[in-house]
Amino acid sequence: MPVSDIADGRSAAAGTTTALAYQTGFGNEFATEALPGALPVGRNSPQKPAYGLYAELLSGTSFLAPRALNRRTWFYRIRPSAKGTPFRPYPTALWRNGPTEEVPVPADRLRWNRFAPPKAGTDFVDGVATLAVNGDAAMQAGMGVHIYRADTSMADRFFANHDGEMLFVPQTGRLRLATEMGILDARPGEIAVLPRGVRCRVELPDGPSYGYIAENYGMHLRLPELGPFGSNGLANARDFESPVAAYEDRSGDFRLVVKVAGRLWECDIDRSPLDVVAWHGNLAPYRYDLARFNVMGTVSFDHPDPSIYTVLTAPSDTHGWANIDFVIFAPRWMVAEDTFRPPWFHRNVMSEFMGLIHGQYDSRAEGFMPGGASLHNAFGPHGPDQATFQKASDAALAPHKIDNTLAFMFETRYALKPTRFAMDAPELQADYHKTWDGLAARFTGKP
Ligand SMILES: O=C(O)Cc1cc(O)ccc1O
Ligand SMILES: [Fe+2]
Repeated sequence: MPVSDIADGRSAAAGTTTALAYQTGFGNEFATEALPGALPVGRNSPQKPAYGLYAELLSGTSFLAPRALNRRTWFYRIRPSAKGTPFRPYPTALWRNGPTEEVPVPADRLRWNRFAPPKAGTDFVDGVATLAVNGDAAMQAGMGVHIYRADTSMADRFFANHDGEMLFVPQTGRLRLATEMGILDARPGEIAVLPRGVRCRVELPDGPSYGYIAENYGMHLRLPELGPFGSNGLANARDFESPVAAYEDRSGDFRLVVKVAGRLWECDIDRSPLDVVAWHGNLAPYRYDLARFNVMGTVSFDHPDPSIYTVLTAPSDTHGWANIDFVIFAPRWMVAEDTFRPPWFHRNVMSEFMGLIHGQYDSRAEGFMPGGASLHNAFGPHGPDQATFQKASDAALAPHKIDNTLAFMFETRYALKPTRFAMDAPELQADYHKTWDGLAARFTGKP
């Protein structure tokens, strides 16, 4: 896609939207060129690449990672990324990184209202606020849980996160990620993933955007195994979309902000780093429409474990214990017989961060609002609130559709440490524990 189309794509507000083009498939070996013949044939690094482009390799895994896991992409770009100037510290504002323990990790279950809007003129970089962290980015384990609140597109600056892959979950407003690999959009109900280290500009074609981010310090997010489900189901590989090459040849006075070991750094850059004319490889940003998730569930009895709702998983070094599971609670039929249908009361060794995109989550009758959040750290007891418990205990068990709702969970094996921002926020609900207050003993002493 040449630069004129990019400009059209950006003028959505003016009503002249050019549909962005995508290539499909999760982790495919993509090949895309914005100018004919820009991609070398049969080799990666010819002596003189076409159009006078520079060849550059971006590794997403170690060189020796097994073939099935190996991720890398070859860029053919106008200027090599190596051309640059020294960095200076940039205020990290509300970004935090693992390991950080600003406040003692509370033993309490935590819940927040939707966070207040940013101050006017906030772009994505300045609009990120970390709610919780675990692990250690430098050790490539753990995650950051953030919200972002932005009302201004990035214009003359670019961003790259060297610490982690970023999973964007927009709740309000469209996000446009103009990246080195091309441009992709994510609306509420869709997600986007930006690989670690990829340079981008975050734009807001529909105005302010608010949402959640899982920053993954560990191994790449991937599709979960399907096990006995067989060869289809959950998130199907063909529904993931990656952008096509789209370059800008812009010289000027720009800034590049990078996140390195938890801190932001800024340097001057004399051109747009989005100058990749062609690329091939399997390391690429992607997006996915959560409405395409093929929800599985019981057709007999009992409430299954929520692992059946896993869209993407980032494993840790221990099989089965994810660094991050991204799980969604999407519209679905409930048909279980002789069953308490909502989630059970539970105490989970894994830590659960939840957010709500829209509607109402079936396990919480009150207080969990779109744009809000909850954190049930390891072993924090939780489950249906009193109103939900009562309703589900008395419900006639006809088939029932849970509809018009989309909640999600970042589930992680490592306890999440809330930040000072999260604990001092006026949005923190002081009386969350009271949602279970009315669950009195019902013991009768008789069967
Ligand atoms: O706590 C929650 O609401 C998330 C959740 C949902 C579910 O269906 C089973 C377990 C679980 O932790
Ligand atoms: Fe839970």
